[in-house]
Amino acid sequence: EVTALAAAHPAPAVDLLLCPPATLVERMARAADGTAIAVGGQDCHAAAAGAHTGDISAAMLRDAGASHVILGHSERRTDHAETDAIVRAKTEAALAGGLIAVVCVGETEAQRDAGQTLGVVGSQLTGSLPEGVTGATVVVAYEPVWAIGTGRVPTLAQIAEVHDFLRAELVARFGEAGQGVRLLYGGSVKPDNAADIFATSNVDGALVGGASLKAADFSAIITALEAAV
Ligand SMILES: O=C(CO)COP(=O)(O)O
Repeated sequence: EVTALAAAHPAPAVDLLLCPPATLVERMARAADGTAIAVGGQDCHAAAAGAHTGDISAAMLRDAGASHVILGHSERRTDHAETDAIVRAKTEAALAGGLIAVVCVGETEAQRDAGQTLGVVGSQLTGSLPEGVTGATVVVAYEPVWAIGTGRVPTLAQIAEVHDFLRAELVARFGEAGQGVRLLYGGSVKPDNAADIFATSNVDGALVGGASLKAADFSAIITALEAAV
């Protein structure tokens, strides 16, 4: 699939990143070597080194061929009780280890229903990002928890509201550097909704789950993004 994807997009107009489970990072990095596809992990430990059996450090990911790591995915926040402080510590470790961090934020359905969406993603953003963030080191992904793997997608107006808010928060805190931080939308992005999502205010790309598992679907989403930039 990696080879097929690389062959379909030999010179993409956008950045392509695949983040497989840890056991596949090295194999995927090998397959992607010499292509336009970058490879990342799905998590790393907050410590640069030490005795943490079962955990993976930023340096280990780098060593396996990764250039990026996803941090603070809602499943990590839920399954492993990762707080904003933990995500921030992991982000610091990733940056210190030479990885680009893809930091995720997003509200639950109950939080959205209670009108708390901007408050929740705002405090996640503030708490999860360290000082000195730039577009070269950090990418932010907005993933409403209720849209992940469900086939449900916020309205474009709802996506724009959150992305405009996140952009304003980034600029307020990091100044001009905050303009350069890419904002990805994630949650049930498919070939048939990708173009509309990519045309939405402050959406710079997507974090794709299910549709990334089929090269043809992922390829169509890449083509939609290329048409939007
Ligand atoms: O966050 C995501 C995967 O981890 C998004 O998943 P889906 O694209 O399948 O909704």
